[in-house]
Amino acid sequence: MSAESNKDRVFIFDTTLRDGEQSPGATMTLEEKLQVAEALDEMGVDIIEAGFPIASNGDFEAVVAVAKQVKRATVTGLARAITADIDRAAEAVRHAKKGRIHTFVSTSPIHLAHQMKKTEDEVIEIIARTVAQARNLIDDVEWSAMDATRTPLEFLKRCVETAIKAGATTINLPDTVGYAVPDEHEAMFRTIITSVPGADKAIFSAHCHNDLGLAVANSLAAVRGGARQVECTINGLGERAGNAALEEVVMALRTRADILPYHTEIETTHLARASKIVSAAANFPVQYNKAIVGKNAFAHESGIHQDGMLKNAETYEIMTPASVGIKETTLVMGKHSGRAAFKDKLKELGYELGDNAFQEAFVRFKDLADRKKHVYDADIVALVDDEVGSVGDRIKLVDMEVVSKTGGVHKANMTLSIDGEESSVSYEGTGSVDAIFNAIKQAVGQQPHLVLYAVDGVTGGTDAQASAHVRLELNGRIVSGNAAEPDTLVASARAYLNAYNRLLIERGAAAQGAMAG
Ligand SMILES: CC(=O)SCCNC(=O)CCNC(=O)[C@H](O)C(C)(C)COP(=O)(O)OP(=O)(O)OC[C@H]1O[C@@H](n2cnc3c(N)ncnc32)[C@H](O)[C@@H]1OP(=O)(O)O
Ligand SMILES: CC(C)C(=O)C(=O)O
Ligand SMILES: [Mg+2]
Repeated sequence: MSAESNKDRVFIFDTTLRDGEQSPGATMTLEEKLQVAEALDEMGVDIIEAGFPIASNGDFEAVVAVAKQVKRATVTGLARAITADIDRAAEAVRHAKKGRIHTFVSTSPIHLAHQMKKTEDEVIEIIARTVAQARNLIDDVEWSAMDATRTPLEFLKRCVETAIKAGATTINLPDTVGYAVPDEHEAMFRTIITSVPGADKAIFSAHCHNDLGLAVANSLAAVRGGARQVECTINGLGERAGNAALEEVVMALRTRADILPYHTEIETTHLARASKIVSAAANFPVQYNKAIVGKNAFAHESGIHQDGMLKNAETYEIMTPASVGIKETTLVMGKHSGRAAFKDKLKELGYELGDNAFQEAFVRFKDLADRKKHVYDADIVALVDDEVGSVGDRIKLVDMEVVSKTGGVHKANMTLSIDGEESSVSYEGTGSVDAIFNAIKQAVGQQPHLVLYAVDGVTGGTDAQASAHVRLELNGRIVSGNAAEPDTLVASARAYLNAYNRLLIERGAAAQGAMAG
């Protein structure tokens, strides 16, 4: 790597196992932490913050185990500005090939007055003492100014200068409460980096929280202001509204290299897998529309977008799904889909329809999508099979109404089109389906024997299409009919008519005579 490109290298510090685990409910077992650490290490994360060793024996053991397992990354443990914390962190990270102590203290007036109950001078003394202690234990020491973004700049400069003099190799300026906005954040980094004596000896780091939804934007602004380490978590997990999402920071730097000319060493094709591992380990679902790794990040439902995608994926995607480890773009079939996507879906499902059949199938698909939340491939298969199977039908369902009362009457009022002429009929039965079948028989004037009647759900859920199957026998001839519809009774009527139509085709001229009668 050239000196020039090294200057523009952004180190990725992942704190999923520490700040991420501070998400309420996101606690991970040792096994799960090791799995996450392995994924992070394989992905090329530069520093893994594995925990807060003084917090509990479990946390200490986890940092030790991660330190022993990790092959490439630096492993760090968090420590307050307290001697015992720093000793405990050192004890844990010394098991790593490359270990770091990360120590922090509050610097903002509100924290000093209410949490730490310390004066500025006392904090300066604490920084000098604790950073020196850490540096005596290990060469790689990160110091963080908790609540840096609400700290007056002049005091922050004093703190940073003190930490660097005491031996800190990385200076982190966290936006602990997610208060910063990008321009101001960039300016804060630029001012500190250009004005603090000795700043060139340290790497500056951003650690942004998402309370205003600005964590990623602020992290990128910090990089523009001179930061060369970004602290982030997979899926944006973290305290309260979370930390900057690693996958978003990395992909923003990669995708907008034109205006953000910096690079990371992250193997981006691992991002989707890491997201799944963390989501499962922390038992924390990823929102569907989450950038980069959400279920919908590469899914398109609207016809205009789908049409564009089929012509050239760059029309609606700024990165390829493969670049983040997602197999492929999905064109979701729904009420906003158009003919281009429907045709493509039919091709994928192995159908080639003529123009008329295609138009009719498309109209039925739109109608189904209007009524059904999810249109699955199985729905489309059922719909097209039904459409293809009913081409040329002489008897068609125009309208039906079924009245059904517990312990009372079951009546079907039906309008059918028979050879293009509409005919209405009402008939009762022992149940709704019986009433429907009786009404059809009455309208058509034939009395086939019902050999089989069955209904299945095409997919799961109460809004699933019903797939109805009917087998009829007349004068020794047996025919079958199928139909799929969201309404079970309509599906049953159409399956019966489908079989009836086949009976008529097979019976040829004889049937025509019977119908006329
Ligand atoms: C912004 C961040 O994410 S900071 C990291 C937050 N993460 C965590 O707190 C998770 C792990 N924490 C824990 O397990 C516990 O809080 C422990 C073990 C660290 C401390 O537990 P306790 O000794 O019971 O203290 P408790 O949590 O009640 O209060 C925190 C104490 O640390 C002090 N403190 C907080 N930050 C620092 C610091 N950077 N340096 C020195 N002292 C600090 C507080 O002032 C308070 O001290 P006090 O008890 O004298 O008032
Ligand atoms: C401990 C520090 C780095 C932190 O998590 C924060 O300030 O948000
Ligand atoms: Mg934090």
